Amino acid sequence: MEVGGDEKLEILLKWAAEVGISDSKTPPLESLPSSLGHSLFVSHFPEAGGRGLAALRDLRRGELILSVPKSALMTRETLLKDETLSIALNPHSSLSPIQILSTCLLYEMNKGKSSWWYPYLMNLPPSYDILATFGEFEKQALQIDEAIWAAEKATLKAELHWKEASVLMKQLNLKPRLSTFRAWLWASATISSRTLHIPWDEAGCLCPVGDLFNYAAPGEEPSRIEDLNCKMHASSFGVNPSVDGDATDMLDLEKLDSHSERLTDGGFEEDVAAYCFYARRHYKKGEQVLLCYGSYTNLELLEHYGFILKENPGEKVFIPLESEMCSSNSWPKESMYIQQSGKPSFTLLSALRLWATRPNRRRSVAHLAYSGSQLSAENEILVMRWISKKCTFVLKSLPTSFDEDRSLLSAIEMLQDSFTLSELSNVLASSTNQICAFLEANGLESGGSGADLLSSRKITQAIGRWRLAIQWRLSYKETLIKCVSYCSKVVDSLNSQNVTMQFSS
Ligand SMILES: C[S@@+](CC[C@H](N)C(=O)[O-])C[C@H]1O[C@@H](n2cnc3c(N)ncnc32)[C@H](O)[C@@H]1O
Repeated sequence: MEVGGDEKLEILLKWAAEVGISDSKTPPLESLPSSLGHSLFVSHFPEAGGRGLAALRDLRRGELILSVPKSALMTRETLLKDETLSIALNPHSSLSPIQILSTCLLYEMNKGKSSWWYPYLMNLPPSYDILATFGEFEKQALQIDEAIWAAEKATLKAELHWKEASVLMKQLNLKPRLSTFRAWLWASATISSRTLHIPWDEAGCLCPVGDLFNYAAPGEEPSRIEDLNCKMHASSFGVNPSVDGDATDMLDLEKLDSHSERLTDGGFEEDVAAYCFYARRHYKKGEQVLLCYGSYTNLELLEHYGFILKENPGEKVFIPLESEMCSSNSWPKESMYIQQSGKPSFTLLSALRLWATRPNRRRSVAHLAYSGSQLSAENEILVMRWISKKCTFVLKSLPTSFDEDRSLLSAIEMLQDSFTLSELSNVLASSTNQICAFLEANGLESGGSGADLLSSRKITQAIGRWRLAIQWRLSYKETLIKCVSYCSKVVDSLNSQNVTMQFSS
């Protein structure tokens, strides 16, 4: 008989206690069914990551809230204690550490109930929404070339890795359903979205219970130093460190060197041989306890974790730049972007200010541009107008507008929330072309059976991914719209200062 979700979780928590996973240095005080006893309990946060960990009591910043002994971590080293696996792997030295860990994970799944990690494995999500899992329709729904390309690359890479590992998987005699590309995508998504950094293996480790923490972007804590620390350690999920080239951050990182305070929210500690998690801020009883996995743009979050944040301090929107804009300065191209607030990054402004200066004058004003100063009102207006024009051009070149996307998103949300056939029929009756295109792409005409539509897990997943693609492009477009408005405010303000100066002189 199939074990229910709550029951599975109870089995996991019981097993966790047995193998020494603990949220306390003292014996458990309470015994809620989904409680770990002292600091945390498993709960559901529909708006912030789904299943996650909540504070069982008020937690103080810096407090140890969870420790997972090395012996409970799933690493290549622990998995390769299986002799059959270890021998089979010998002739496959060309496989990467992540390919090996993915194969080991599938091999462990293949053991079913006889796996030592079975209570953990049975609680892993059955599917993921990372970019590599997007079908053609969802990829195209991203609309922006950079994102479509990232999705295509992610799928191609996963496919290549799967093909390369398939000889080994065959040798291991995996069940047919665990040797498929779908199973490979599942394993690589598990690793991409749930592994923690460990110093001795670049593939990272899977950390039972510790991988139930959902994500908070850096910058949500009281201390700026914490943000940077979070970025530097990319401590947690995500052996995918995001390199940020912004000048302000570079300066801050230098300042950080003088701070000795240990501020990470998670890391492997050699002296206690355990992965330890600390509260990164104060939490009230019942609040979700979050972990910073590093700083990511929404596209990177989608690629590695399968979600995006409405408010993401790490968001970067790139617009096409002319080659001279990049060659007239020494900033890395990745640092020239628009922030989610609509403000151009420090380096984008600096680069464009130099570019908008006559070539023979650039040398003499370079020091001002590099320090982030405006060069002149005319120069600033030129820069703002150029950025605004570019953003408007990008927005107009996309197949749908921001408003259209917003309505479509509402329709999709209704589609997802349609529990009865008549509700669903209403949504389908008012379908936009895009909903029809979605139904067609998934082999379902709008006249088909609504019940079938919603009961199919495949379609539910496709709707979820399509919604993510639309949320991503909406967020992208919103940033460009905010940027146009930011630029026009700066231009208006400079023009009015100019007028005032003319009157007063
Ligand atoms: C390490 S797991 C966290 C636990 C996970 N929610 C679970 O049920 O197992 C990371 C995954 O949680 C989800 N997640 C984490 N933080 C999130 C957030 N702030 N918003 C939406 N989804 C989030 C994403 O699906 C991500 O890939």
